[in-house]
Amino acid sequence: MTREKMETVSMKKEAPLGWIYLNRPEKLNVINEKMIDELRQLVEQMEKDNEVRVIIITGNGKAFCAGADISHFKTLNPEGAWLFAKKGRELMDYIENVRKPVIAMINGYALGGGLEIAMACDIRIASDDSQVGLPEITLGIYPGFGGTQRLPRLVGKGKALEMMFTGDRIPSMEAQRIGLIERVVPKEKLEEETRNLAMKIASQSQTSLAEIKLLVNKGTDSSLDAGLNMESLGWSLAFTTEEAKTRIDQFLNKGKNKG
Ligand SMILES: CCCCC/C=C/C(=O)SCCNC(=O)CCNC(=O)[C@H](O)C(C)(C)COP(=O)(O)OP(=O)(O)OC[C@H]1O[C@@H](n2cnc3c(N)ncnc32)[C@H](O)[C@@H]1OP(=O)(O)O
Repeated sequence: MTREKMETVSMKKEAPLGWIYLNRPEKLNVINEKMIDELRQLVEQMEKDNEVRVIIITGNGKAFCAGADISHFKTLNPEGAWLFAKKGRELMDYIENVRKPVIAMINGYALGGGLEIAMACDIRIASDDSQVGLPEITLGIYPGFGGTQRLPRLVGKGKALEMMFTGDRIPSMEAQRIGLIERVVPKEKLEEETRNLAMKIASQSQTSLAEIKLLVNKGTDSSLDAGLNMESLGWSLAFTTEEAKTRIDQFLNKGKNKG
C-alpha cells in the first residue's frame, strides 16, 4: 500500500483501487485553487498507474466537500472568478473523461462545488446521513463548475431547476430516489460497500470499462443514431482484444473442466 499527502488532498494506493481524499477537514474540505491543482495531479497520476483500475474520491472527516471556499470569493474580481471557474470546470471535465471508472464516496455534505465533483464522477455512493445540494443561489451566485449542465442530465430539468432555484439541501435517500445518487448505505458500512463495488468493477475488462464510459458520456450528448454507430464501431474492436478472447474461451471451456 502506498500513501501520499499533499497540502489539500491525500491518496492511498491499495491496488487495484486508488483512493483520493479531499483533505481540509477543519473547513469541510472546501475547494481552493491549490485543491483543484492537487486533485487533478492525483487523478492524472492514478490514470497513468497500471495497477490502479478504479479511482475513488472521498472526503476526510465529516464531509465530502462543502463547496468552493467562500472566504476566497471576497478577493475575486470578475476575471479572477472566470479563471477560478474555468480551472474547476476543466478539472470536472478531466474526471469525467479519465479512462478509468471513478466513484464518488459521499461521506456527509456534498454541496456546491463538492456536489459538482461528485457529479463528474461515474457513480455516487453515499452514507445514509449525507446531504447534497447546490446552494450557490443563497450567496447570490450560481453553480460554476458544471452544475447547471450535469444536474439536469442526471435528474431531469424540473428537479434540477427546483434544487438550484431554492438552494435546498436534500438527504441522500431523496437524492437516490431522483437519480442523483446510485447507492445509499448505512454510514458505518460506507467504506466496505464502496470497496466491494469498486472491486467488482475492477475485476472487469479494463478496455470494456473505458469504452463503456466513453460511449455513455459521448453517446448521451449525441443523436441515438450517432451513438449506436459509435457503439458498433467500438464493439467490433473490443471483440478482437486478447482479454475478450480469453474470457470467452474461459466461459466456453468451463463445462469441460468439470469432473
Ligand atoms: C467562482 C466560481 C465558483 C464555482 C462554483 C462553486 C461554488 C460554491 O461551491 S459556493 C459554496 C457552496 N457551499 C455552501 O454554501 C455551503 C456553506 N457551508 C454551510 O452551509 C455549512 O458550513 C454546512 C451546512 C455545510 C455545515 O454546517 P456546520 O456543520 O454547522 O459546520 P460549520 O458551518 O461550522 O463549518 C465548519 C467550518 O467550515 C467552514 N466552511 C464550511 N463551508 C464553507 C465554504 N463553502 N467556504 C468556506 N468555509 C466553509 C465554516 O466557515 C467553518 O469554519 P470555522 O468557522 O473557521 O470553523
